[in-house]
Amino acid sequence: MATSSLTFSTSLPKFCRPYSISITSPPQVSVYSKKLDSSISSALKISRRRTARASSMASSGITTIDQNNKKVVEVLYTEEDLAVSLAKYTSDLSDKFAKERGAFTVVVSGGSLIKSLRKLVEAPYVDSIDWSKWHVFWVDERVVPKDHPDSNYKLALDGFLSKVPIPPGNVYAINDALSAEGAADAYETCLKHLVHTGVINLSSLSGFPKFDLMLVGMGPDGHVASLFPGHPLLKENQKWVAHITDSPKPPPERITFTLPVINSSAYIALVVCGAGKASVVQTALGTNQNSEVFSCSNGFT
Ligand SMILES: O=C(O)[C@H](O)[C@@H](O)[C@H](O)[C@H](O)COP(=O)(O)O
Repeated sequence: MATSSLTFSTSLPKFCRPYSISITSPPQVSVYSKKLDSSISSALKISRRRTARASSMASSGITTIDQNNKKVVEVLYTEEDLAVSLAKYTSDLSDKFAKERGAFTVVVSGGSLIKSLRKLVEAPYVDSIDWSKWHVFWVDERVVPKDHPDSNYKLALDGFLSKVPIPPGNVYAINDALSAEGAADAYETCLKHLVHTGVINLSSLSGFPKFDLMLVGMGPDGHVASLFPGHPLLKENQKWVAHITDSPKPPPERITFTLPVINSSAYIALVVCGAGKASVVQTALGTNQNSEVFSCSNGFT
């Protein structure tokens, strides 16, 4: 049976109907966008300025762009196509930021995203990307030792980071010797230091850090990072990094970027694959206005 992949890169509600039609089982969804904002009532809105390169991400599938050329939803038919598209998208942005500012700050999640990044460690990307410019962060992390099977750091290290020459000092794992609260505070302190030194930009609009690219997955319940549907943490608007000790998805103790930080990013790719996420994508795209149950719906603008 054919699979489909969705790539969203901008405001989505207007596109939801055609995409919901396109998503047959087992759908594979990937979303590329530029920002996630926090307007609680809106359906999943990925506001990302569309670049010329974004339009060419899909090797096969459907691409829809809004009239302002800012929002892109891409539907890809296989996970392989998604991985190819994601590699090109990421590589293009790497080139852009490396040239423009001499650094490329990339945030990753855990989950299936890491597998979908596999094309980056293959030709031509592995040899063409200037890995020395990369600085890697986690949008969320489980509070476990870094060599624990649940560690998002270990997942990324094994599947991606160990295969590319990113300077070890540019990989920002959490301090796994601390409590969840302590690790969140320490990570925020680290981010503030990197803003001070110019590695991470600061958004003049929001006052929150402005990462160059955020690569995030979405759970079948619509969560992004460790921001879960209905959880009070969705409303956090002061902290850059928060902790959670009652995560519905195990393990319960995690740290997570807050929505304002996610939404302040320059570019965001929301990468969603699998039949089990078809309905949440449909809701996030706006067909179901009762979207408050989804954290992605609460946060993406
Ligand atoms: O720490 C985590 O649990 C992950 O960062 C989590 O936010 C993940 O990205 C989503 O649950 C999607 O995961 P899948 O793509 O594996 O469904």
